[in-house]
Amino acid sequence: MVTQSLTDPLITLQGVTKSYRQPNGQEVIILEPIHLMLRPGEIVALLGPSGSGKSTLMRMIAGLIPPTSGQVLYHDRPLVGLNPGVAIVFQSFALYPWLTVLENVELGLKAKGEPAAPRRQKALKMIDVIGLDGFENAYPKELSGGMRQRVGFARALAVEPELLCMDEPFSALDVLTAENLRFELLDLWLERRIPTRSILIVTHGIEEAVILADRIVVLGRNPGRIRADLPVTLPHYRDRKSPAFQALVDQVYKILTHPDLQEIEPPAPVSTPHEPSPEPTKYQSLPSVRIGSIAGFLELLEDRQGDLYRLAQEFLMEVDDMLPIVEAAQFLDLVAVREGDISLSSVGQQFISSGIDERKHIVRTQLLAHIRLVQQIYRLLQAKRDQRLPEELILDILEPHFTAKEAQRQFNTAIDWGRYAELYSYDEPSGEIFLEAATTPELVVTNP
Ligand SMILES: Nc1ncnc2c1ncn2[C@@H]1O[C@H](COP(=O)(O)OP(=O)(O)OP(=O)(O)O)[C@@H](O)[C@H]1O
Repeated sequence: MVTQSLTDPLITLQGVTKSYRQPNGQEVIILEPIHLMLRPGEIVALLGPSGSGKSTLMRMIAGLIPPTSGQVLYHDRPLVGLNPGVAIVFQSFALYPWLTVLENVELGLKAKGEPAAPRRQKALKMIDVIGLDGFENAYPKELSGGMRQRVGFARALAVEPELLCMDEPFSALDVLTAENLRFELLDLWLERRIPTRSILIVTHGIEEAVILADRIVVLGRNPGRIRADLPVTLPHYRDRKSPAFQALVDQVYKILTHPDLQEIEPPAPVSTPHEPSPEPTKYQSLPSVRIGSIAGFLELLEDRQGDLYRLAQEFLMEVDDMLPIVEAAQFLDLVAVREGDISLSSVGQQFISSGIDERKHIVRTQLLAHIRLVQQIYRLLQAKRDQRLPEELILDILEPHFTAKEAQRQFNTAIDWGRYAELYSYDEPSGEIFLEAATTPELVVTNP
């Protein structure tokens, strides 16, 4: 029998990459080479903006999808197929509506070939541990969201996974239910009442990560990569109001709101040859945010400035809702973010004190100065005799750099922003972009 020391890694990612081939044959890189170790005894939070590859990374660890290159090791052995040591809790609960709670919890054990009697016994024990006692014969539709997710937890834990993977497990629940369940899970983990040696949680919530995790791994996007690997040494249970807690939340905020910031404490590479990094993409990844919401956000900032984290709390906004707006405003140089503090730039000040025409003019100038895709569309339109472009041309230009879905999103954003600024228009039925006759601003290109 192989004896495992406590510090031997459960999972090792050695230069793991993921790319997908587009229908047009082009390859889009989702994750750059990732080096990461998960050890027994730790809760690791994977945090990052939408599309940074958090779920993809988790699915590769679980063996649900293979890496494009590099290796996933489980107890130092290359993983082939499904990872036998992993169970997953999904955001959407993923329960079978026609099965009872007990039958749903038994499912994972059944898939592992566990005979009926011990299967039932293990499922009932986990139902008890997870607080579902008395609901064994209920059907999912008879349960609240929180109770349904308990079934998700019980089903994953019943197979006694070495690594419990959770993909945004609390985000479909209301705030109070999520908080209760989070702390109950933490209780179970700290009291060692659940048979799992390590937990990996994918989340958008900075506070959730700081409350639960022993390590926070921050991913960046386009392509996905590890930007920071931060240890959390605060003792449990953590006080959200303590200066140390707030300082860590601020630090993570700072990393997330500065996509260009250099990697912080990059993880130690694992000793295997790995592929050279792919060329950096030349397009910014534009957040799907309308100019109207940037304008509304800037107006909110007029009388306030300061800590992003506290502003989000004041506006009752989720991180994932606020960060794209901040990012878009940063791209347009309308705000400045330093050390987690946000303030209006001089252009932002001018924007909020202007009327609609002047605002359009400001956005036009900022787009042409800073946004590569808008510059390109505008330049191509000017170069055409009929000043019209088919959308396919822009999508084809984008698709080597983004997935087809993301390319479409980037296109939609660039159209939306350009339309607001009256730089160009878009005719949906024909799929044509065309120059607004009246506008011929100077194209001032600075490096984005
Ligand atoms: N099967 C697939 N084919 C093509 N592209 C894919 C596929 N699966 C994921 N992607 C793309 O990979 C990128 C990363 O997706 P992933 O779901 O891992 O990100 P994420 O960080 O978990 O995002 P979110 O926070 O929004 O869930 C996205 O751009 C997504 O569109």
